[in-house]
Amino acid sequence: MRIGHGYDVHKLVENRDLIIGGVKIPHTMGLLGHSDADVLLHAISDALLGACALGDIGKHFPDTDPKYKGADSLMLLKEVVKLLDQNGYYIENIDSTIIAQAPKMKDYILTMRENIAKACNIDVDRVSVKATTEEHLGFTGRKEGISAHSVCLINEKN
Ligand SMILES: Nc1ccn([C@@H]2O[C@H](COP(=O)(O)O)[C@@H](O)[C@H]2O)c(=O)n1
Ligand SMILES: C[C@@]1(CO)OP(=O)(O)OP(=O)(O)OC[C@H]1O
Repeated sequence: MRIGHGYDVHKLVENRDLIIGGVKIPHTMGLLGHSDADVLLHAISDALLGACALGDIGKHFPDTDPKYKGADSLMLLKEVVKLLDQNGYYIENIDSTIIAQAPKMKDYILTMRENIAKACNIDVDRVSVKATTEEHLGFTGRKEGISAHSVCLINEKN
């Protein structure tokens, strides 16, 4: 059994969609990035890659590659899951936390978990997504950006 950790941050800007956990969330601002900037899926992808010491998403999907401009991060996560499978691992569970002063995530959490579970080929009860504000402190508290943490456990097949 191996453990992995991932962390990501994206800046909140105007005229961008806010996509978190594969869900388009109605909001006045969205996250800036080369891809769709899905901060939660990036943290989860990094946790999974970290668990098998395969580097990070920047290594596998460089932000200098036009191929990934506007990329759907659910597709990137599916690629990461394929890599895990090719390296002889399966996912036991994923836990994660979104840090956002606004908007409220609670109405979207179940759909995020379902999207992640589907991309990872695991049951939804093996995927946890939580959210917290940062009590108006720091860059997340000032609504300048949104961050996410994720941990996962993976296991060897056989
Ligand atoms: N963006 C967020 C932040 C929080 N929540 C939910 O509200 C609860 C209370 O948040 P605090 O930061 O005040 O502890 C939290 O436990 C979440 O259930 C949310 O949905 N979206
Ligand atoms: C996901 C990638 C893929 O283009 O782009 P961004 O959306 O900028 O995301 P980031 O978390 O900064 O890093 C990984 C990138 O390579």
